[in-house]
Amino acid sequence: MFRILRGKDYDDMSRIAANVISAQVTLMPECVLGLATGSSPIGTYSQLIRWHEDGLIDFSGVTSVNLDEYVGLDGSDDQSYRYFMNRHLFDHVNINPKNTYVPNGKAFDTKKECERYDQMIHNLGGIDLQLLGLGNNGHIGFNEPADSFAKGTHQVNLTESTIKANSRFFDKTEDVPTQALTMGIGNILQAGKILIVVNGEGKADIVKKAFFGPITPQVPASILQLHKNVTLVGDEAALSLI
Ligand SMILES: O=P(O)(O)OC[C@H]1O[C@](O)(CO)[C@@H](O)[C@@H]1O
Repeated sequence: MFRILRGKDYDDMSRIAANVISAQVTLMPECVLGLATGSSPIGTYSQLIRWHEDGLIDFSGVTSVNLDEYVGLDGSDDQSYRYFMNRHLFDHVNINPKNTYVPNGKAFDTKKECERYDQMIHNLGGIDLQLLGLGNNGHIGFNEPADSFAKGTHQVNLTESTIKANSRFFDKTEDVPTQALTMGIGNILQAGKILIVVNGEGKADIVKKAFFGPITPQVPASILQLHKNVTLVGDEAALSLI
Protein backbone atom coordinates (compact mmCIF):
# COMPACT_ATOMS: atom_id res chain seq x y z
CA MET A 1 0.00 0.00 0.00
CA PHE A 2 1.25 3.46 -0.93
CA ARG A 3 -1.01 6.29 0.05
CA ILE A 4 -0.54 10.01 -0.25
CA LEU A 5 -2.33 12.23 2.24
CA ARG A 6 -2.40 15.92 1.37
CA GLY A 7 -2.61 18.66 3.96
CA LYS A 8 -3.46 22.27 3.08
CA ASP A 9 -0.46 23.61 4.95
CA TYR A 10 2.14 22.60 7.55
CA ASP A 11 -0.35 22.52 10.44
CA ASP A 12 -2.84 20.46 8.50
CA MET A 13 -0.15 18.03 7.34
CA SER A 14 1.15 17.73 10.90
CA ARG A 15 -2.32 16.92 12.20
CA ILE A 16 -2.75 14.20 9.56
CA ALA A 17 0.64 12.67 10.40
CA ALA A 18 -0.12 12.82 14.13
CA ASN A 19 -3.37 10.98 13.42
CA VAL A 20 -1.48 8.13 11.76
CA ILE A 21 0.78 7.84 14.83
CA SER A 22 -2.13 8.18 17.21
CA ALA A 23 -4.00 5.38 15.43
CA GLN A 24 -0.92 3.15 15.74
CA VAL A 25 -0.59 3.82 19.48
CA THR A 26 -4.32 3.35 20.09
CA LEU A 27 -4.45 0.04 18.23
CA MET A 28 -1.16 -1.20 19.68
CA PRO A 29 -0.43 0.57 23.01
CA GLU A 30 2.88 -1.27 23.43
CA CYS A 31 4.21 -0.48 19.98
CA VAL A 32 7.72 0.47 18.94
CA LEU A 33 7.81 3.83 17.16
CA GLY A 34 10.78 4.76 15.02
CA LEU A 35 11.19 8.52 15.36
CA ALA A 36 12.93 11.24 13.37
CA THR A 37 14.38 14.69 13.90
CA GLY A 38 14.57 17.68 11.54
CA SER A 39 12.08 20.49 11.11
CA SER A 40 9.46 18.43 9.24
CA PRO A 41 8.14 16.35 12.20
CA ILE A 42 8.15 19.16 14.81
CA GLY A 43 4.51 20.05 14.08
CA THR A 44 3.54 16.38 14.27
CA TYR A 45 5.12 16.14 17.72
CA SER A 46 3.39 19.37 18.85
CA GLN A 47 0.03 17.94 17.81
CA LEU A 48 0.71 14.68 19.66
CA ILE A 49 1.61 16.67 22.78
CA ARG A 50 -1.68 18.61 22.56
CA TRP A 51 -3.69 15.41 22.23
CA HIS A 52 -1.75 13.90 25.11
CA GLU A 53 -2.56 16.92 27.28
CA ASP A 54 -6.22 16.48 26.34
CA GLY A 55 -6.06 12.85 27.48
CA LEU A 56 -6.48 11.50 23.96
CA ILE A 57 -3.21 9.61 23.58
CA ASP A 58 -1.28 7.55 26.09
CA PHE A 59 2.43 6.89 25.55
CA SER A 60 2.99 4.84 28.72
CA GLY A 61 3.41 1.56 26.81
CA VAL A 62 5.31 3.00 23.86
CA THR A 63 8.98 2.40 23.11
CA SER A 64 10.78 4.76 20.74
CA VAL A 65 13.87 4.21 18.64
CA ASN A 66 15.43 7.21 16.92
CA LEU A 67 17.04 7.09 13.51
CA ASP A 68 20.27 8.90 14.08
CA GLU A 69 22.65 11.02 16.13
CA TYR A 70 25.64 13.23 15.43
CA VAL A 71 29.02 11.72 16.26
CA GLY A 72 30.73 13.63 19.06
CA LEU A 73 27.66 15.22 20.61
CA ASP A 74 26.49 14.26 24.07
CA GLY A 75 22.75 13.98 24.74
CA SER A 76 22.96 17.09 26.92
CA ASP A 77 24.29 19.15 23.98
CA ASP A 78 21.44 21.30 22.69
CA GLN A 79 22.35 20.39 19.09
CA SER A 80 22.16 16.67 19.70
CA TYR A 81 19.21 14.67 18.45
CA ARG A 82 18.65 13.25 21.94
CA TYR A 83 18.20 16.81 23.18
CA PHE A 84 15.88 17.56 20.23
CA MET A 85 13.67 14.59 21.05
CA ASN A 86 13.47 15.47 24.75
CA ARG A 87 12.59 19.05 23.91
CA HIS A 88 10.08 18.41 21.15
CA LEU A 89 8.34 15.29 22.47
CA PHE A 90 9.62 13.15 25.34
CA ASP A 91 9.59 15.84 28.05
CA HIS A 92 5.93 16.58 27.34
CA VAL A 93 4.31 13.14 27.17
CA ASN A 94 4.11 10.14 29.47
CA ILE A 95 6.61 7.94 27.62
CA ASN A 96 8.99 6.17 30.00
CA PRO A 97 12.41 7.82 29.38
CA LYS A 98 14.00 4.38 29.82
CA ASN A 99 12.09 3.25 26.75
CA THR A 100 13.43 5.98 24.47
CA TYR A 101 16.49 5.03 22.44
CA VAL A 102 18.82 7.29 20.43
CA PRO A 103 22.27 6.17 19.19
CA ASN A 104 25.08 7.27 21.50
CA GLY A 105 27.08 9.84 19.54
CA LYS A 106 29.74 9.87 22.26
CA ALA A 107 30.41 6.13 22.14
CA PHE A 108 34.15 5.40 22.30
CA ASP A 109 33.77 2.54 19.84
CA THR A 110 31.19 3.65 17.29
CA LYS A 111 31.23 0.32 15.44
CA LYS A 112 30.25 -1.48 18.65
CA GLU A 113 27.60 1.15 19.31
CA CYS A 114 26.09 0.49 15.88
CA GLU A 115 26.04 -3.26 16.54
CA ARG A 116 24.48 -2.68 19.96
CA TYR A 117 21.79 -0.49 18.38
CA ASP A 118 20.86 -3.11 15.79
CA GLN A 119 20.73 -5.80 18.45
CA MET A 120 18.53 -3.58 20.62
CA ILE A 121 16.05 -3.05 17.75
CA HIS A 122 16.05 -6.79 17.16
CA ASN A 123 15.43 -7.49 20.86
CA LEU A 124 12.50 -5.09 20.82
CA GLY A 125 10.95 -7.18 18.05
CA GLY A 126 11.49 -4.53 15.36
CA ILE A 127 9.83 -1.22 14.62
CA ASP A 128 6.05 -1.10 14.11
CA LEU A 129 5.83 2.38 12.61
CA GLN A 130 8.79 4.40 11.34
CA LEU A 131 8.41 8.17 11.00
CA LEU A 132 10.77 9.78 8.47
CA GLY A 133 11.66 13.21 7.14
CA LEU A 134 13.19 13.54 3.69
CA GLY A 135 16.52 15.28 3.10
CA ASN A 136 16.87 17.66 0.16
CA ASN A 137 19.16 15.12 -1.50
CA GLY A 138 16.79 12.21 -0.81
CA HIS A 139 18.43 11.02 2.39
CA ILE A 140 16.42 9.22 5.05
CA GLY A 141 17.89 9.08 8.51
CA PHE A 142 21.43 10.04 7.59
CA ASN A 143 21.64 7.57 4.72
CA GLU A 144 23.20 9.88 2.18
CA PRO A 145 23.30 9.28 -1.61
CA ALA A 146 25.78 6.44 -2.16
CA ASP A 147 26.71 3.60 -4.49
CA SER A 148 24.80 1.02 -2.46
CA PHE A 149 22.15 0.79 0.24
CA ALA A 150 23.49 0.28 3.78
CA LYS A 151 21.81 -2.48 5.76
CA GLY A 152 22.30 -1.86 9.47
CA THR A 153 23.20 1.02 11.76
CA HIS A 154 26.49 2.56 10.64
CA GLN A 155 28.68 5.62 10.77
CA VAL A 156 28.46 8.09 7.88
CA ASN A 157 30.24 11.16 6.62
CA LEU A 158 27.65 13.83 6.01
CA THR A 159 27.53 15.38 2.54
CA GLU A 160 28.23 19.04 2.02
CA SER A 161 24.60 19.70 1.12
CA THR A 162 23.39 18.12 4.38
CA ILE A 163 25.94 20.04 6.43
CA LYS A 164 24.81 23.22 4.69
CA ALA A 165 21.11 22.41 5.21
CA ASN A 166 21.65 21.67 8.90
CA SER A 167 23.84 24.71 9.51
CA ARG A 168 20.63 26.69 10.01
CA PHE A 169 20.39 25.09 13.45
CA PHE A 170 23.97 26.03 14.42
CA ASP A 171 25.74 29.38 14.98
CA LYS A 172 28.12 28.70 12.13
CA THR A 173 28.63 26.00 9.48
CA GLU A 174 31.94 24.91 11.05
CA ASP A 175 30.01 23.88 14.18
CA VAL A 176 27.95 21.26 12.29
CA PRO A 177 29.31 17.78 13.01
CA THR A 178 30.60 16.07 9.89
CA GLN A 179 29.72 12.52 10.91
CA ALA A 180 26.71 10.73 12.29
CA LEU A 181 25.47 7.32 13.36
CA THR A 182 22.36 6.29 11.51
CA MET A 183 20.09 3.32 11.16
CA GLY A 184 20.59 1.73 7.78
CA ILE A 185 18.15 1.39 4.92
CA GLY A 186 17.71 -2.25 5.98
CA ASN A 187 16.54 -1.22 9.46
CA ILE A 188 14.08 1.24 7.94
CA LEU A 189 12.70 -1.23 5.39
CA GLN A 190 12.09 -3.79 8.13
CA ALA A 191 9.63 -1.47 9.90
CA GLY A 192 6.02 -2.67 9.63
CA LYS A 193 4.80 0.73 8.39
CA ILE A 194 6.49 3.86 7.11
CA LEU A 195 5.17 7.39 7.61
CA ILE A 196 7.10 10.09 5.78
CA VAL A 197 6.40 13.80 6.26
CA VAL A 198 7.38 16.52 3.79
CA ASN A 199 6.63 20.20 3.57
CA GLY A 200 7.56 23.25 1.56
CA GLU A 201 8.18 23.76 -2.14
CA GLY A 202 11.88 23.05 -1.66
CA LYS A 203 10.98 19.36 -1.23
CA ALA A 204 8.69 19.07 -4.29
CA ASP A 205 11.38 17.96 -6.70
CA ILE A 206 12.95 15.33 -4.43
CA VAL A 207 9.50 13.96 -3.48
CA LYS A 208 8.82 13.35 -7.17
CA LYS A 209 12.22 11.74 -7.73
CA ALA A 210 11.99 9.56 -4.61
CA PHE A 211 8.50 8.17 -5.17
CA PHE A 212 8.11 8.27 -8.95
CA GLY A 213 11.68 8.05 -10.24
CA PRO A 214 14.03 5.08 -10.55
CA ILE A 215 15.05 3.19 -7.41
CA THR A 216 18.67 4.05 -6.81
CA PRO A 217 21.00 4.47 -3.82
CA GLN A 218 21.73 7.93 -5.25
CA VAL A 219 18.22 8.81 -3.99
CA PRO A 220 18.10 6.72 -0.80
CA ALA A 221 14.37 7.33 -0.16
CA SER A 222 13.52 5.78 -3.55
CA ILE A 223 13.91 2.33 -1.93
CA LEU A 224 10.68 3.06 -0.06
CA GLN A 225 8.88 2.26 -3.34
CA LEU A 226 9.55 -1.40 -2.46
CA HIS A 227 8.03 -1.20 1.03
CA LYS A 228 4.59 -2.71 1.46
CA ASN A 229 3.06 0.00 3.65
CA VAL A 230 4.06 3.62 3.09
CA THR A 231 2.08 6.74 3.93
CA LEU A 232 3.42 9.98 2.48
CA VAL A 233 2.00 13.04 4.20
CA GLY A 234 2.76 16.46 2.78
CA ASP A 235 1.55 19.99 2.41
CA GLU A 236 0.36 21.28 -0.97
CA ALA A 237 3.74 22.81 -1.82
CA ALA A 238 5.79 19.66 -1.23
CA LEU A 239 3.30 17.51 -3.15
CA SER A 240 2.79 20.01 -5.96
CA LEU A 241 4.68 17.97 -8.59
CA ILE A 242 2.94 14.64 -7.99
O1 LIG B 1 12.89 17.98 8.08
P1 LIG B 1 14.08 18.67 7.55
O2 LIG B 1 14.62 19.69 8.51
O3 LIG B 1 13.84 19.22 6.18
O4 LIG B 1 15.20 17.60 7.41
C1 LIG B 1 15.06 16.50 6.59
C2 LIG B 1 15.97 15.41 7.07
O5 LIG B 1 17.25 15.92 7.29
C3 LIG B 1 17.66 15.64 8.61
O6 LIG B 1 17.40 16.73 9.42
C4 LIG B 1 19.12 15.30 8.63
O7 LIG B 1 19.80 16.17 7.85
C5 LIG B 1 16.86 14.46 9.01
O8 LIG B 1 16.85 14.28 10.36
C6 LIG B 1 15.56 14.79 8.37
O9 LIG B 1 14.81 13.67 8.16
